[in-house]
Amino acid sequence: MTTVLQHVVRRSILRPFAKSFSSGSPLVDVQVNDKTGVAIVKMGRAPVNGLNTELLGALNDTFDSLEKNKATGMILSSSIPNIYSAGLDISEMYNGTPENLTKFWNTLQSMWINLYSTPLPTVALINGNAPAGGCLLAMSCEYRVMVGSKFVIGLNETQLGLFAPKWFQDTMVSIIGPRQTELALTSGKLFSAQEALKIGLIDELVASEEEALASSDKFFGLFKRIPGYARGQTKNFVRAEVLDWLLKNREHDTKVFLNSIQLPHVQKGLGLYLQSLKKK
Ligand SMILES: CC/C=C\C/C=C\C/C=C\CC/C=C/CC(=O)SCCNC(=O)CCNC(=O)[C@H](O)C(C)(C)COP(=O)(O)OP(=O)(O)OC[C@H]1O[C@@H](n2cnc3c(N)ncnc32)[C@H](O)[C@@H]1OP(=O)(O)O
Repeated sequence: MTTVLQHVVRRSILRPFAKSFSSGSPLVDVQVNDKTGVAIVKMGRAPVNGLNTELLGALNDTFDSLEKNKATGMILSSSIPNIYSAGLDISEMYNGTPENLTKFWNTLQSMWINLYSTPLPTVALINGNAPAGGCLLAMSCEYRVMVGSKFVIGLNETQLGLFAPKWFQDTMVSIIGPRQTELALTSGKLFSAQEALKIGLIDELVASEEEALASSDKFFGLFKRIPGYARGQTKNFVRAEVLDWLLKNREHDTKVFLNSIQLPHVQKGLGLYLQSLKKK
């Protein structure tokens, strides 16, 4: 079922790229530069861009529409100060019915497949904390620019008594390699901006959003003279192994998620974690 918000997002980004515009959606704001065709997609689900089914669906629709409308590139960012995304919305995973959990997980899978495999050049403009699913979003883009040195990024799932699914892990391996991924994931490490830069989890650390946009322009500029098809196919080949695993194992992955997340001790842990976040 299409929600009103998703409809607004879809309708807005179907408008021609004559002008930059905002979708007016509180969840996903899209502005397309009419000169370059680059879209800035900003997540805006208060308070922390928790990735619930609705936001994941809105992102998925946005990625689809940008491709259909021949955007030339995408910058994925946030409109919430100091927050990129707090990752998966824990309330969706706590006490969810099997039907809702399945829908949530399948929407996450679809969004990731779309983002990871888009032929568009993609930049994550990380203007806030990016734990867990927030880190996944950033890692799925081709280039990562963090704004300001006070934020953290990483897959901290083990700290919550969870584990990062294989495709989350493989995405990180493809960026920082198996050794560093194992060290980071087994300890649930959240990297400071400096640490992330040193290890290659982010590509640039800049002081302002203006600088980050300039870095993004420079990145997109790399492809000015490269035929889109050649670029897209190359990206496909480089990403094929990580992507193919999920494409071939979606049902299995969903079962693993459902079985693990519904374990009584996992649910208890999630409940306590949610409480601890609310008590802060
Ligand atoms: C044996 C193994 C068993 C099981 C394995 C099970 C499954 C395996 C398969 C899948 C694994 C599932 C994968 C999960 C990936 C994830 O993404 S999990 C989410 C992890 N995220 C985090 O740990 C981040 C938690 N949040 C924070 O650290 C901070 O909130 C943050 C730094 C982002 C922002 O800080 P701040 O600005 O100070 O805000 P607050 O902390 O005050 O938060 C404001 C309100 O937002 C609520 N909130 C925060 N994060 C979340 C969240 N992820 N989901 C839902 N709600 C969140 C917080 O409670 C506050 O709510 P309030 O306003 O008080 O009501």
